[in-house]
Amino acid sequence: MAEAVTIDKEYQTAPDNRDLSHIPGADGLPYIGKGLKFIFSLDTLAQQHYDKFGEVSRVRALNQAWLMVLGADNWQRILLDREKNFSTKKGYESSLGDFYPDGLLLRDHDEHKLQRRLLQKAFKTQAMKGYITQMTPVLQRKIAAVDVSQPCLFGPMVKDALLDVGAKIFIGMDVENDDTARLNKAFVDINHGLLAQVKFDIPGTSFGRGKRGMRALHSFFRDEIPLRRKGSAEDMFSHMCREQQDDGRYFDDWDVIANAAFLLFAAHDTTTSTLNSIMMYTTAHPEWQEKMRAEVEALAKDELDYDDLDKLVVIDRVFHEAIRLVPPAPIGTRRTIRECEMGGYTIPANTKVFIPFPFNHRDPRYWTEPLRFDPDRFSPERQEHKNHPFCYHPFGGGAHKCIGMHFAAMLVKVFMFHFLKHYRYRTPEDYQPKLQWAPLPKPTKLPLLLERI
Ligand code: HEM
Repeated sequence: MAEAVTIDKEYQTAPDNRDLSHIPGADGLPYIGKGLKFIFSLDTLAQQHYDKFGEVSRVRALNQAWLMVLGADNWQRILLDREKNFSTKKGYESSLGDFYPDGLLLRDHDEHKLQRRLLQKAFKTQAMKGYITQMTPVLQRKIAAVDVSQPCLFGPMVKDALLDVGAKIFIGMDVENDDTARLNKAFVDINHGLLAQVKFDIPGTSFGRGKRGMRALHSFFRDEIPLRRKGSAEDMFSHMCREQQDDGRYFDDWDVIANAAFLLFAAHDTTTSTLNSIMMYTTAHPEWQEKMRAEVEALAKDELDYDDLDKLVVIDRVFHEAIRLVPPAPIGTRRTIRECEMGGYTIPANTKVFIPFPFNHRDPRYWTEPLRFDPDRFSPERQEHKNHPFCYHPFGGGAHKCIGMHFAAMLVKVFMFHFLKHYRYRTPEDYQPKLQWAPLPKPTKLPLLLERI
């Protein structure tokens, strides 16, 4: 049996280690370091570090020293973390802590295990069957309403559609309702606030607007908790309100609030990014658009049932190939709890570690022609994603593995099913997609010319 590892919580208040001078690497420009490369060329930054320094190197961004770790073996060690050397909470606190305090990624070890239970019922098959029924009319309405007389900017369109899906499925709100619009705005303000470099909670700044949005969202959740506990609504938030601990007590209100807010965040931009990437690749490779449409037509149905999802094997392969090339959460972060070894180097305690997902997803040791869009690499005959347990990890792995991965696949399939039924799509002749990696990856603009079917 594995020996239990005792963890002294002092690591939670210790400052970051800023000295990685014994590890080879590149510091970049004063203050911003390699920050711009994180945003615009994360994939090449990782490759350059690998070519020059190997799998473990030092990098600076926004005055912070990071250990960049590449390679499926190293990732396996960090994500599974059998020795409890890494804190996820301290990895994400500086980026998410101001707006998503106590979200699930900001909890470690036993505390994390308990909090994850709060969410589990919301992702059981029974609940998922309810969500597909609820999301279908929302998506059908949004997709049918697209104006085809001019190029449709896909990014804003899909973001708006998924905000409405979120309001319905996550919070149980009616879509055409003033409160929904108010909550959607609060949520958008929070996510703008997350990106602010000047962090003063004062009116008129994006940080201040974000904080106001956060307070509004929290107070909405707080007021609703007693009502949801008495009711039997089937949205995710209501499931979480009714979840109980082993002794039959409900979880604390704050735990429900913190987890509900974080769930909205974790779900929204990632699925928006995924659909953007699918569109980017299937406009560049129209044969895959036709293969997906043929599959949709072969089902000969107007709406998808939960049991139909497994029949959409082509859309499934396109989904995985799009998020292999452009992982929607492209960077994972951790902080070391104690001194440990990585890639032959001694890594001091409290060192921030970052893992650029695109590197393993494009590593030629595991993938044939890794830069090529080739969904069939996920076919049962090829299964390239199984060449190493951690060469493909868009949803992470270990204790913090994405709890919403099946929901994400379902949402993408339902969206694509209805979009393909309604429209044939392409980009203007002169359109050249340009990928931006941060805050979450997406092609800039992505105008679609739509032809109604
Ligand atoms: C394609 C879409 C998505 C991708 C690529 C994605 C990716 C990820 C990744 C990589 C992590 C782990 C991060 C780490 O360990 O550092 C994660 C965690 C998480 N995701 Fe997702 N996600 C997606 C969609 C969703 C959706 C739709 C939901 C909710 C409905 C969701 C909820 C969560 C939550 C709550 C966590 C934290 C889990 C924990 O700490 O135990 N995600 N996701």
